[in-house]
Amino acid sequence: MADSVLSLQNLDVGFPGMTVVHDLNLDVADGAFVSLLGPSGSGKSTVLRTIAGLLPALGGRVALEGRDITTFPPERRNVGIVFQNYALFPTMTAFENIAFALRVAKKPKAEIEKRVHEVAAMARITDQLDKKPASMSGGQQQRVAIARALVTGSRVLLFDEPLSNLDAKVRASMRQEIKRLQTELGFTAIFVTHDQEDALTMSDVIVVLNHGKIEQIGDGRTLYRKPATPFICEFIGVSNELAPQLAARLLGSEIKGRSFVRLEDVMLSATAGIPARVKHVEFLGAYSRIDLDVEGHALSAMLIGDPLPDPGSTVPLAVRPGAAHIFAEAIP
Ligand SMILES: Nc1ncnc2c1ncn2[C@@H]1O[C@H](COP(=O)(O)OP(=O)(O)OP(=O)(O)O)[C@@H](O)[C@H]1O
Repeated sequence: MADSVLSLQNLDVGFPGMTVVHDLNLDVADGAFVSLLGPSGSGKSTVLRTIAGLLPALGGRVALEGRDITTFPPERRNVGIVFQNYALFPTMTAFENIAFALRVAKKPKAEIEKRVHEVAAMARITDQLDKKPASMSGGQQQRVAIARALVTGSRVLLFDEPLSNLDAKVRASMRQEIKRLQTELGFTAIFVTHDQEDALTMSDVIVVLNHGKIEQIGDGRTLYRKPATPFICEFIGVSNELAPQLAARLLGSEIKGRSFVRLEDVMLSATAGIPARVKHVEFLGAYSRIDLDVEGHALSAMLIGDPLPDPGSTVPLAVRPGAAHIFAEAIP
């Protein structure tokens, strides 16, 4: 593991009289892609804005490359920010957008020219420098926003939900583009999102926040396969929560606590399955969602390919062995 470039130590973030996230500890390796993932209001943006210095920390420390920057103003922190919808200045050309922070810092003209051309070449937008944002594609605008964030020499880039207003297809290609630039240019990324696909597709590490607390930190596969809490199990992927009687029937023994089964782990042609009535079949192209009634309990399954069961028919249902996620906490 590379050395930690950014370190949050016992960090409390929030607003006067209101702590949003308490006692956050996180070490980010140099060159890592880290997502802060969580539902609306979980505190992701507040953490990001505190790292950027746009909000003062309420307690604890922020360290960048070993240096305590907790009380530094934003312009002295050497972190770049890519905002929601990129927030490019519409009346300025790409060149002027990228040069903005250097101009504010009153750098000499020749240095600004040189530096803007360097980062534009890295982001492969040299041919776009004279254009204004409105005449660039979304992908080109994103590259300008990343070049603007890198121009002052920042090696850590903070992304504040940059993809939030894009449709699914464009979003997928923008993700690939961000990931490609991050890998090629080697910067460290802290990416705020409420979208699990953003986090799963791009991140080395995902930090899941809920109600101001870290629920779990891990790579996408670990979060998906070994969720630490019921919240993670329901937030990442799609799961059925099994009622206690159904859990006992399907899992073969009485379960103390809460149990979940992912839709793809519900099998509908098991040799020794429990009869389940097919209520509804939803064809979604690559897969189909089947809603079932099992001894009075609702359960859903996901099937890839054909044949699909007919609504009203009865199918033998079982849970893939070992696939249930069981949490020994009280049922709410
Ligand atoms: N300026 C503010 N003053 C007081 N409270 C705020 C302020 N901005 C946000 N909050 C509160 O802080 C909490 C966390 O908000 P935050 O924006 O960090 O959440 P988030 O996880 O980024 O959500 P979203 O995805 O909706 O932006 C919320 O309860 C919110 O109401």
